[in-house]
Amino acid sequence: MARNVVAIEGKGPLRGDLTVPGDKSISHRAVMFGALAQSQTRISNFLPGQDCLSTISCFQKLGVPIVQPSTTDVIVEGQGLMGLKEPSDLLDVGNSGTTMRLMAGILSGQSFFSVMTGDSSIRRRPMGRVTEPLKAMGSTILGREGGKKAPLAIAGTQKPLLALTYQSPVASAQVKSAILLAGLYAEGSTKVIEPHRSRDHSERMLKAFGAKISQSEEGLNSEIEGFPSLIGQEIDVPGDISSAAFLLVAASVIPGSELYIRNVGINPTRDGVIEVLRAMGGKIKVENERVVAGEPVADILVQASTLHGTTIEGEVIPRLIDEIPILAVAALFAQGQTTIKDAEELRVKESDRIAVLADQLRMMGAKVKELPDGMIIEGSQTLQGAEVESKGDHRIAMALAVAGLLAEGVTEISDASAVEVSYPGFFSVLTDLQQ
Ligand SMILES: O=C(O)C1=C[C@@H](OP(=O)(O)O)[C@@H](O)[C@H](O)C1
Ligand SMILES: C=C(OP(=O)(O)O)C(=O)O
Repeated sequence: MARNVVAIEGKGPLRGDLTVPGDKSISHRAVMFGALAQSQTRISNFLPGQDCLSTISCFQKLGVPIVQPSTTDVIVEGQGLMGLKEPSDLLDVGNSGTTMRLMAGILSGQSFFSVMTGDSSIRRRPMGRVTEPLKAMGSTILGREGGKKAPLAIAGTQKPLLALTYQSPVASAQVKSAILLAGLYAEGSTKVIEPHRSRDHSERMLKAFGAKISQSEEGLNSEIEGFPSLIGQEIDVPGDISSAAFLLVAASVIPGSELYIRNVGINPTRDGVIEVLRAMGGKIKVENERVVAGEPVADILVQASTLHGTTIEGEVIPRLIDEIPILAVAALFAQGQTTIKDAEELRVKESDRIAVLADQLRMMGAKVKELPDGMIIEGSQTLQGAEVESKGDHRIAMALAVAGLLAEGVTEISDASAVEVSYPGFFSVLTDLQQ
């Protein structure tokens, strides 16, 4: 990724009526499940971020015709569950953990050999959490550190996989989805049990495609039957609440701001950021709730308000895991202290988000104490513009940009193009909203 630098300076309130790009998790899944279906899938409001483009390119290498009539419209010609072809080269997932982990499940059920790799961040991230249960289902996977790190080589098998009941030690939709997708290629039913509820987009979408899949009422158990016929769908992807979160926080903390963000996904397994901002005193109205392609969607009005510190811990963590960097920034401008706990997963994302955030925010003068599983943040802080680094992590780049809007002077963020992973054009959006 280019070492480009973006300069941020606060110029007053954010005002506007806008939409955010399509949901990243849903965009990935629409391409993957579309590829495995027996007919065509048409996707609108697809996220043209680098991660989802990596998913498209991997499935093209697996012989799936995929075209993009526009950046946000995608047509996938499904090849059926057994219709993927052996790729003649490496499958490069770029920076995308979701692509690598979900594809590990799909590739485990194929009859051919494949190798996945990605950028330096993805090659540091833990893959044993998917390769171990997939091996228990009969997959042969080799990788660095005994199969725990990418590149991952998957041998393929002529036999159905073995159905598995797996008690996952982490609440992770990527782990859950990898196993459920391998379960498509197993005889009988495959079940995943989680310690806390993780996002359920795979379950909702696989059901719409015709898979036999069920979830227990509290959302902790998901179960799928092997070898269904999947039927192509039309999927209108909702706006990404994880992208909206940066604007929800910026508008909450910059005095005089008011934003109306339309068409945002508010799936209850993803809406922790709204819950926490409201608990901190945020003024957030959720309007026009509706269901689009099996996902709850709404329009959101956010107005500036005085926030106060809070504790973020326990079951809400997986429901706002990607929003913690920006919630940490909200905490800097809230009255009193904020504690974030139970979030050790942040250490194995695109960067070690706890260490990187604490270091970079301190460069701006913030008082942040690192904990093994979170951080303690002092509120009511005056930040100074500084030279900070995203470390190639899109969510860190965007969180630092919002902090920069409230700092005195100019904040220069290096490796700023990382935002293209999940929110193409993010910096122009911020500039436009300040006019
Ligand atoms: O399934 C998904 O689409 C995702 C699940 C989460 O990761 P984990 O499953 O590792 O918690 C999240 O952090 C990631 O951005 C997307
Ligand atoms: C963790 C993230 O994504 P992934 O795991 O797909 O790389 C993220 O988008 O914040």
